[in-house]
Amino acid sequence: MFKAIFIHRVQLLKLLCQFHPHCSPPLNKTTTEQTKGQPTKMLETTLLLLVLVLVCVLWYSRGRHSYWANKGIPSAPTIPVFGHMHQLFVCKYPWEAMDRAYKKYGREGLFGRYEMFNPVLIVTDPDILKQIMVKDFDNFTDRRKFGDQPGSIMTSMLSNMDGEEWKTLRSIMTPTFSSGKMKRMFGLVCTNADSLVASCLNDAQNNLLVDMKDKCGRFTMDTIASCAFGIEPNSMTDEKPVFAQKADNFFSMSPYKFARFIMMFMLPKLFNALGLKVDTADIDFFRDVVEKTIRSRQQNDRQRGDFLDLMLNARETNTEEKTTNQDEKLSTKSAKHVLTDHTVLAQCIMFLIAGYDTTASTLAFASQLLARDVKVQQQLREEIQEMVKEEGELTYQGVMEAKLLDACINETLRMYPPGALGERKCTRPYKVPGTEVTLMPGDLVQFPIWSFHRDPHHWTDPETFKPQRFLPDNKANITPFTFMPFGMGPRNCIAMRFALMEAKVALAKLLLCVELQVVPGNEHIILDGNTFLLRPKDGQKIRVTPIKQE
Ligand code: HEM
Repeated sequence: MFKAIFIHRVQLLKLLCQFHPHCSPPLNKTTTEQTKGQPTKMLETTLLLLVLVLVCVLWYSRGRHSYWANKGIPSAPTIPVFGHMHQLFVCKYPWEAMDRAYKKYGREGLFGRYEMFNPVLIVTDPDILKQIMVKDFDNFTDRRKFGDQPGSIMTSMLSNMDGEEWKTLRSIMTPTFSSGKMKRMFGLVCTNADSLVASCLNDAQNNLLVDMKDKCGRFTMDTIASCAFGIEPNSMTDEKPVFAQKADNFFSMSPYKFARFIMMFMLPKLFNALGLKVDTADIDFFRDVVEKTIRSRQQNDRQRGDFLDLMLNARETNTEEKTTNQDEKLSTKSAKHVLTDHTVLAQCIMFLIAGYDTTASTLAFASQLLARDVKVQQQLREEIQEMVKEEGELTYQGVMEAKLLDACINETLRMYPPGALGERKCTRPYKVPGTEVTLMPGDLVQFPIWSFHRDPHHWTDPETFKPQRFLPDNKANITPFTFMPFGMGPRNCIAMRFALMEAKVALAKLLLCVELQVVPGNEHIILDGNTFLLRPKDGQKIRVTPIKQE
């Protein structure tokens, strides 16, 4: 093969020389005759070149795709270059190929996959997962960047940050959802949930089916906007709720957007080389909104104690630290992690977007599951009615302590976890416990949330909605690290408590006022296959009927 490469290189050199002004011989009769045979020669050389490139790529691909076999880790057969990535285009859902591999190799504890040439380790042993996500977290603080364009909003979001920078920002943002702050937000969440119920009742009066994904999307947008920024988008009453629509656009994927997304995620260098931008027009919309809100907050000088205040105050502290330190003897940590206007902006936009889809889908799935299970729906209603009877109204404590309500939301998240797959990036050499595998910095580790949640080895009858598995008496039967809709460890979902409170309040308020019913022909939950997030395809239509108040 090397001989072939060498011969080919000589021919290529000759070909190039013919086009180079200093190498080309003067054009005379003899050379004109000589060039007559050149097109065939050129074609031959081009073909040779192509064959050569192909051979090299196949050779390289074969080497890369033996990475796991060389370490004794099983892996499904690959196809050259693509590894397992072609499956994304042939499977109905992006997580389906992973799930098939999980069913085949899941019991091994670890298996390998290839994203083109990139090896990825899939962890299916809950004990190893615990080790990676919690005990040895310092070796896995990062995840892959979702778009890597310095200066862009997407790249500056907390979810995309690495190492120390992530740690500092996360600790600044964490108090947003402290118990005290959550209690203060409870009233706002209730007000927005009342609007959700009123809107559903209005549809019921007009004999309309209710698209729960659309309704709950409006609710979650209004809730996060009012709780975190004091903005009131009024999505529930607006015919064209622009905030919710922009956020929905961000998550809805045409085949083109899906392909673009995959390139941004898996081939960021190519994505950047093609001049594509990670920040879409929807991001620009939110940028304008947040910039205006920050300006107005600064002009009015009024504190609400919300997420925006938290970010602005943290920035002030950092700026002061920076300017008062004349001799530049700032600790590298604080100097490196100064919150800029741009970073603040990026976190605000992230909250508006992240706060929208996941909770809205959860509520839409829960409504459909409860509409199908009339018995559980009635039991849940009775639990909430009892609570209201005792306390006089829906209270923060009551909602957070309601056992069946908690179980129903958890079971919904088990069956339909909005994030189907989790990921960490290795940051220091790491020997996987109990194996001979050593991961190197940059290696990716994934945990298949969807597959864990549907594994009959961990859950009896996993395809059936059985909230009782999450009731206190049964919780001990759940194997740790097999249920993780919000991820796990120090880098789990920062807003988990808020999202749960929001979903519980909305569901409780709905069940107090309406009965959820399945629409004939719409019994099944159809998932959108064009996105990595689990969301109902074309909304989730149900019928609601007002409950006669005693
Ligand atoms: C039912 C609702 C939600 C679900 C199921 C969910 C799920 C997740 C998951 C699986 C992760 C990755 C965790 C990991 O890698 O271990 C995550 C991260 C994150 N979520 Fe959520 N989420 C929800 C709601 C929200 C809301 C309402 C917000 C914001 C208001 C939010 C903001 C974030 C952020 C900022 C991160 C990145 C955290 C970091 O990298 O430090 N999420 N979420």
